[in-house]
Amino acid sequence: MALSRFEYVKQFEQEEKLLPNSWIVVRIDGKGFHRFCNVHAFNKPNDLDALQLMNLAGMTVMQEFNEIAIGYGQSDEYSFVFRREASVYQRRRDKLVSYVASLFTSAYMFHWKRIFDQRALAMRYPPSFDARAVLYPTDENLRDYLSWRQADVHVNNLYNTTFWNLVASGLSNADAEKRLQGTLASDKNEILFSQFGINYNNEPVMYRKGTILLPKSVNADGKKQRFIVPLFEDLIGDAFWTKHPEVLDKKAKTDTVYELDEHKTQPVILYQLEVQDRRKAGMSKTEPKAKVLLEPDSS
Ligand SMILES: Nc1nc2c(ncn2[C@@H]2O[C@H](COP(=O)(O)OP(=O)(O)OP(=O)(O)O)[C@@H](O)[C@H]2O)c(=O)[nH]1
Ligand SMILES: [Mg+2]
Ligand SMILES: [Mg+2]
Repeated sequence: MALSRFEYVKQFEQEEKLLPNSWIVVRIDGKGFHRFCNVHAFNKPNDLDALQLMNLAGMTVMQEFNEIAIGYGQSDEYSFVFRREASVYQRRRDKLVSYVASLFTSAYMFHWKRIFDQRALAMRYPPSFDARAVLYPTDENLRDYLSWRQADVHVNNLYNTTFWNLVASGLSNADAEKRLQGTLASDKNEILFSQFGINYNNEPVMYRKGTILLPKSVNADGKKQRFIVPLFEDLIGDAFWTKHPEVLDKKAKTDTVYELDEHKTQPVILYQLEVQDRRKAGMSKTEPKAKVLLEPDSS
């Protein structure tokens, strides 16, 4: 049968291209994660393993696209910032957004077991993530976007930390909520300090600031290699942008070489897991670490 009779339907497909020369932020967010976290009994308000799993999934996305300048994750969301000049899929919106969401989701499933094995925590139902692409025309817009997300985690985490401490001290959820109604940040800091002896600034930095992912040079196995490195820093102030100029300007020089064991547990966790897996499988330590390297080494 002639194909041409049906081929006209192809014209119904609309292809939206993302505006050239603007930053593309693809943000994924867990669907109904309030419920998902409850069903899986994640620790409240922060579950270290669950957040690590988000970070691993984020790293997997970063490894797949070399045009991502920076990744930023907190709670059940991750933002991936594609460079202004990124030509990924000729900037086709549907293709990019759906691929990032599906890769993130499958990576979340893929890494689940290795993270939650020691807790014997089985996945009870499949998680899903939505995704959107937002364009930011100026560097300032982009910085403000990332600042907005980091301010968001600060506000939520301060509230949640105070709320769950009140509940742990015997208040009902409703009473804790009432107690916090209309309070300012300073009031919450004060409650934490005077009632629970907690200095909020000493709470784990990943909970307070979220996780930044950047491609960096790392000393590993006696040579410099490219890794996706998790950083826990303030990105609202100028210091971050001076310290990591390559985020906004691809050509900017950065000679900082990170050490593999600089941050014992967080970073490059995937690398360590890969090494463990290879040992278990009786493979040599020099097997290519393709999962972790931006440019898989050829050894
Ligand atoms: N216990 C626990 N819950 C978490 C953690 N991180 C995120 N969450 C939950 O995930 C929710 C994320 O918020 P939202 O994305 O606004 O809400 P959602 O339920 O995912 O709903 P939609 O995104 O609209 O589908 C939080 O409100 C928490 O309930 C965690 O580390 N521990
Ligand atoms: Mg969500
Ligand atoms: Mg969310």
